[in-house]
Amino acid sequence: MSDALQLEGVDRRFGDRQVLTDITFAVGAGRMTGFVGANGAGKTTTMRIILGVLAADAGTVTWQGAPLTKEDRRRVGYMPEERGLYPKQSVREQLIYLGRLHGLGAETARRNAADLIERLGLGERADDPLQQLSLGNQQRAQIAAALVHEPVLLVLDEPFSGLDPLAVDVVVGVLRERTAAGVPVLFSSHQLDVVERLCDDLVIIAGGRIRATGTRAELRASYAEPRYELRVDGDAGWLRDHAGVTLLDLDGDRAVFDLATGADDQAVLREALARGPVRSFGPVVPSLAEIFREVTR
Ligand SMILES: Nc1ncnc2c1ncn2[C@@H]1O[C@H](COP(=O)(O)OP(=O)(O)OP(=O)(O)O)[C@@H](O)[C@H]1O
Repeated sequence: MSDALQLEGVDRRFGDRQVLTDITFAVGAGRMTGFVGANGAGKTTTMRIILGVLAADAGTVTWQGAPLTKEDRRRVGYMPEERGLYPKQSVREQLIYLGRLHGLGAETARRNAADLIERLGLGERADDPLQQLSLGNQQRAQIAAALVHEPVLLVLDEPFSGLDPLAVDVVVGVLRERTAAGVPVLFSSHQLDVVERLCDDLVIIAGGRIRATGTRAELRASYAEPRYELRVDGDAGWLRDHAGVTLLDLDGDRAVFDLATGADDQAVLREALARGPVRSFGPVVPSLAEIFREVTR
């Protein structure tokens, strides 16, 4: 993976409060990277430092191996936590204006604005003042604003908050077009189910420190114990007495359990079959929510 954006040893304090400590992670070209953490973990502060809105006390932010310059930052698509569009102006006018501000020609700005309006399903409302749009549509407009100038890097603070599942899919479709073209996307979220579905890579932050980074599969492999799920006809309570089994969850005919190292999962299956029909048996993949709980504990 070629790392397009790299943070190395970034620290930041507010007064005597250390808010970020040794923040180090990378966002690869064409990777959708979810930046996950609880409220106050330090996501917004980190993103502001990437954008240069806020200075780091220590550490570096590099883009393609060189310190991120003011000129590079003009080519970043940023969706700030404090959404930045004018309530009284129409979506289309603002998108064209922002495109022009970032150096696009008039025709390109108009075309990009029209494309995004269409792709994000804002067609019918594009010429209404932003404040007359529903909150979900305002959010789509904010996303369009981050994309209109053909950014080479996207940094999005909670882009999916307030969107219904259908709108999430629409926005993801648009972002996926950008990652397919090699654009790295860093987005923050505390909606773990959304992150789990969408991102290629994950960066987990808690208390201003990075707790884990990697692909979804890597995190699953390194942070969660292997466990099994068994579904049978009848009661699975007998598992309690099976050698090497630690029962984690039993709900009548469904059980989730850990197996001691060296214990034979097929022996469990054989015993289950000897007792009656087995409906399903296999390792269960831990959810991101479980991993998140584990690494931020
Ligand atoms: N300008 C500031 N002055 C003082 N403290 C601040 C400032 N900005 C952020 N903080 C503190 O830094 C910590 C990290 O905040 P930050 O907004 O980066 O977290 P976050 O992960 O984005 O949280 P959320 O999901 O709630 O937006 C918090 O404790 C916050 O109160």
